[in-house]
Amino acid sequence: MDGVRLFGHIDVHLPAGQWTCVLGRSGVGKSTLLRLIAGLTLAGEFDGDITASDGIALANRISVMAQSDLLLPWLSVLENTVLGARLRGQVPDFDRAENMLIRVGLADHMQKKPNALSGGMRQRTALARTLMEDRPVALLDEPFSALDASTRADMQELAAEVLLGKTVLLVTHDPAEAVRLGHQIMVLTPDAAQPWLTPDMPPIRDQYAPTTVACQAALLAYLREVR
Ligand SMILES: Nc1ncnc2c1ncn2[C@@H]1O[C@H](COP(=O)(O)OP(=O)(O)OP(=O)(O)O)[C@@H](O)[C@H]1O
Repeated sequence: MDGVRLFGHIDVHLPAGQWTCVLGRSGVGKSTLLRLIAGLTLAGEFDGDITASDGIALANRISVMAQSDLLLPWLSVLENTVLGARLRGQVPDFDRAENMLIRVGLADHMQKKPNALSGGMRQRTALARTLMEDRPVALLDEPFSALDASTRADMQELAAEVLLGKTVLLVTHDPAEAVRLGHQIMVLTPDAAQPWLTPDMPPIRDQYAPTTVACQAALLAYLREVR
């Protein structure tokens, strides 16, 4: 990237139908990794392969929620939520979109334009738009970062429910979120994508269970250590 090597040889496997949570210090390349998998344009060069275990191309099988919400300012919340279908020339499913907006707590804001929303409301609109896409692979870049703690917990549960059985890559800065949601956790460093052992119980994990708390604490300590 700009003549600087971002990371060396890394090997990342996303198990089908499971959530993989990726953490790592700011600027290490988490969003870049997500963009690579999504097939989005990069500022730099990439030398490697991105393949699916079924051998079928990933294009058109991925939904992406970027760090910036990418809401179109001239469309309402509802219209933004059905944007994917519109762009594909399909008839939007407004009933499902309205139901999704109710689920993300925006029942009273569907006709508003994005500039009339708070940051957290914009992020929930983008989440609703992503969850509308019924794709086998979902790539989520800090999708809950602007939310208060209780809304965040609700949205994590909604995403886990709607994306059940999908292959999910979640980029997050929050060890508690990773331990709550991840079947697999990876810590990205310039040299490796380091697997981090998750508690035995499956996600969504009880945040207050002693094994979950211990895993979060150890992960946070490790994140503070690695460079
Ligand atoms: N468009 C760009 N042009 C040049 N360099 C870029 C560009 N986008 C990202 N970079 C650089 O690539 C590196 C990795 O960026 P990336 O956004 O992938 O990191 P990140 O781990 O997701 O960070 P954060 O946790 O802060 O979101 C950074 O050093 C950044 O400066």
